[in-house]
Amino acid sequence: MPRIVSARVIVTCPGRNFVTLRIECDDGTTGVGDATLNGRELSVASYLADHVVPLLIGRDAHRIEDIWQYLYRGAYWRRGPVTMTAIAAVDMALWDIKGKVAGLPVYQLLGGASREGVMVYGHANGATIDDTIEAALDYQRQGYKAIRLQCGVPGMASTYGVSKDRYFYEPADADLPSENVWSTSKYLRVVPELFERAREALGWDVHLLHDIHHRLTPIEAGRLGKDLEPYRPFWLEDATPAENQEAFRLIRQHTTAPLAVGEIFNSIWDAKELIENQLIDYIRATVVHAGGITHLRRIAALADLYQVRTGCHGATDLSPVCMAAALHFDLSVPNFGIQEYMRHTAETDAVFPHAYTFSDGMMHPGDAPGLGVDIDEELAKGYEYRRAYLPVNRLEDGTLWNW
Ligand SMILES: O=C(O)C(=O)C[C@H](O)[C@H](O)CO
Ligand SMILES: [Mg+2]
Repeated sequence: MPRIVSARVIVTCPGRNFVTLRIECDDGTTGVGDATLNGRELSVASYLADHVVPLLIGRDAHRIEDIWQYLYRGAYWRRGPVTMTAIAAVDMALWDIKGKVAGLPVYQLLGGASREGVMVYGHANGATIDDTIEAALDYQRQGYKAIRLQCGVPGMASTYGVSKDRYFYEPADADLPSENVWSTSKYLRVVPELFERAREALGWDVHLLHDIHHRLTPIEAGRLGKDLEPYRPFWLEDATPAENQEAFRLIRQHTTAPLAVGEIFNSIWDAKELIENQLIDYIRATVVHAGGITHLRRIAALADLYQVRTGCHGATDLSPVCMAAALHFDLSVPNFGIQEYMRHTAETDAVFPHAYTFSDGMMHPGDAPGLGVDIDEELAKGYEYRRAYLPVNRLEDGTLWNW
């Protein structure tokens, strides 16, 4: 059995910050885990280096569940994004090791492939509806079967999801948080037009998604859902903040638009009521922020009982290590729905060589033993950490709002 002899945290910034854990065993096997928490990266790096690494040394790397429980229950202070991201990094690295020792890709250890490939959605965004449609047509030409649409709101300088670059969306863009302005009434006017125009241009054979990014009240979300129903959205994401899970009942009462939520969830408890009451259709919790493959499987198993499907978060702040882990999970989990895929830059891809592939709108984790991803530590050293915050959002009168 492989014993853990060392573990180290690698912080690097190949275009954006990433925190990675590498665990090494006495038989020479190593495993990697993503520990990136956008805008709060160093807190997880410290949690791991100062509080978790000493607990790992000497342990049997095969005992993934026991180590998970040890770190979760043993901390006493349960849950929370920092703790759960740190545990996720350990969990991913241990699955990577188990796969390498077995000589199998991780999805085989999770029960094998439940499908031929993983349907992903790409991000079409633009300052105007025309620009967004043009970007969406481009994704369609590349074979994407599902496309998220976000466009600028007339009269507002910046809008969530609309980047300067068509392909690389990077919200954590400043040394101190940028300030965005938000108007719900202006936004609610533009989105139905975007979807109407998108259906005219793209047809009906492509799934269309939209991210509200926690900005509406439940009744406003209900209204938007109704307005979008004729265009058959695949989902509306993060319609309203989900701390109050009951809020989703109000949205449900008013629209049949499918609802997705959970990219900021870090445990099954964040999603329990939403799932058990069938208030959502897709759960967006992902490997890195929700306690790793071990805990995400538990969330998915609960969701499966209630016909809620998975739709893992996959923005660029989730490193290729998380992307690989997500794809192994997606390929194997029975109630898979869709996977978000925001391409990383060439710099990032070079630091994290990986086996996963994209073809015709579908991804596959590859068949390399373990997760099939690594970090080139020499290359990583060349990219020093740069503090980068996510923006904040204010209403037009200056009131702080949800970003
Ligand atoms: O990808 C999405 O759906 C997002 O909402 C992206 C988030 O804003 C981003 O990952 C925050 O770090
Ligand atoms: Mg989102």
